[in-house]
Amino acid sequence: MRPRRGLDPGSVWAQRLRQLEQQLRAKEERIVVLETENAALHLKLAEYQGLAGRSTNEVLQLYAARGGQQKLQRSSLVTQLHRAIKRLKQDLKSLHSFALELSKEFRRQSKTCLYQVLAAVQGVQLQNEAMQMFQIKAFDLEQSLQEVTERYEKEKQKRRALHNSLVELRGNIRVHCRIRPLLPFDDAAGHLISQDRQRNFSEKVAYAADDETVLVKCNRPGHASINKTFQFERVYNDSESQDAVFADVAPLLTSLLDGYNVCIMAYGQTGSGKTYTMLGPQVEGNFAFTIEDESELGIIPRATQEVFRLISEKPPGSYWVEVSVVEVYNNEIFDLLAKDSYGKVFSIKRDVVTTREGKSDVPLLTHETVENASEFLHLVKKGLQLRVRHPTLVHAHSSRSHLVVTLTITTIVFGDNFGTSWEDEQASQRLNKDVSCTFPQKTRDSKSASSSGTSSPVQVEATEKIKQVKTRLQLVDLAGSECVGMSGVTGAALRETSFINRSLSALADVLGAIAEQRSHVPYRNSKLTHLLQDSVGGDAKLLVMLCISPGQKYLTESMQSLGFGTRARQVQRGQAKKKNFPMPSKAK
Ligand SMILES: Nc1ncnc2c1ncn2[C@@H]1O[C@H](COP(=O)(O)OP(=O)(O)OP(=O)(O)O)[C@@H](O)[C@H]1O
Repeated sequence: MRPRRGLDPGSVWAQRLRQLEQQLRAKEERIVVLETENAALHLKLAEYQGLAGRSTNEVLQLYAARGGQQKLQRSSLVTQLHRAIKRLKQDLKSLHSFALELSKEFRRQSKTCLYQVLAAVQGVQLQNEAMQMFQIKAFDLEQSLQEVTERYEKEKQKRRALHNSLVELRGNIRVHCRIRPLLPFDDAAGHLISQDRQRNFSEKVAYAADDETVLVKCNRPGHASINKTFQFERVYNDSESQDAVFADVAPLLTSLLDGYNVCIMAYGQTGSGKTYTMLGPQVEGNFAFTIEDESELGIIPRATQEVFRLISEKPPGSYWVEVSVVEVYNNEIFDLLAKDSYGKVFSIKRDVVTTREGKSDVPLLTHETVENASEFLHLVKKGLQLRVRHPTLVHAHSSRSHLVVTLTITTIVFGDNFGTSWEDEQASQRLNKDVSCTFPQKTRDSKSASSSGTSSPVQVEATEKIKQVKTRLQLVDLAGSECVGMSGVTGAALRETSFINRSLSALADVLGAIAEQRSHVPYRNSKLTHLLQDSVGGDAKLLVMLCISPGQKYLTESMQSLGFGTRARQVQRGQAKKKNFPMPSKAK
């Protein structure tokens, strides 16, 4: 350091020295303080070190104490574990022995099962062998059954043919029986029937046991149930179609063209299916007769079609067909094809008379000539619109009259070998009187046989012997017999019912008299029997189509109808008489 100008250098240096001395003293004091602090810190350090030493010992002691405790705990755990293990071992042991037992049992049972399975397998094998043997036997049996069935069918056909021949020879009335299905209205009961009887009403009690046997379960309240059987030429079950019914009727139509009179008559209680069988189903009380629904057509439309088919196979012009439609209502005969002066069809009363030859005849009855089945159906439909029908509790469209549709077939026969029946004679006389050598052209509204003509003119030599032979197909839909209580009719309908029942019992009386070969047959007791006299008692082939309602409700009426059919079968009228025809085909 250099002294500044004007100042004494010695004092500067002295000052400087003092300053330094002061600084030195301060430093020394500071050192002393620091040394003191240092000593104090040392002391504290020593103190803390002592403390740390003690703490370490304590920690060590604590560690040592904890280790002991843990040891203790571990040893008690070990003991517990030991115990548990011991128990487990015991359990294991018992499980093991149980498992051993089980496996032993299992093996024992498996063995038993195995034996059983083996036995079953052997059994099955034996059964299979037996089954195979049975199958072979069954096959053999089936074959023999088929052979027997075929033989049976052949024998049955032979028997039927023989039976038919016998029926022909004895002039028996053939009886076919049709059991209709149960229908919804069978559930409804007449109002006079007690409630507890209504329950079983719809139960079916009449069955076709086979195609010749009717089985009726007669379980009347308070009586033991009895099964009764009735045999007929043919029995139709409730599923048999109109086709099946007609198939058995068709051969009679061949007979018709071969020269036999034929009558097919439906008999049964109200609602049993007579009109359905004879005409077909009614739609709201009208007959459809539509050819589109041919499967439902009844015997009358089918028979007409068949007659015209058979005629179409004959020489043209040699046959012509007339139709008459009458109803017997309240014991009066009504002509349903009569026309008023305007040509409108209306019902007119006619009478039935017995001719000198003992035949029945309805004078002035309208006979319309028809050329085909459609014309015939058109006329019948018109006539049916006039037929009396009323609803009853049993049947909504019940016919209250007997309907008789007659087809008269006139055949022109040339030759010497003529028969001498009354109809033939009359026809012949008419022909010889009216036309000596030419048959007149058919007129549309020709009435009665006297004004009928051939469908085409036939020229014949005046010298040649000509004869008309008439055969008649009568198709009868009888009114239904009925129990007044069940049909619930009153007033005029009750009167109708009593006429219906009386005429049907007159029919039964007539059959009874013929069956017993009584000298007097009471044909004239009713207009119905008088009208049908020639068919029922004469030489016609007569088929009664018995119609049966299958329900319990109609049991009494069904039994009555079956009784009627059985009695009818017993009637022997002598062989049906055939009109003289030049070239007969085989009669059925
Ligand atoms: N075989 C059948 N299959 C189906 N329905 C049938 C059969 N027979 C009858 N019916 C039905 O039963 C009802 C009564 O039949 P239908 O009119 O022919 O009785 P009915 O004996 O002529 O009675 P009624 O004497 O009172 O005139 C009709 O509705 C008819 O369609």
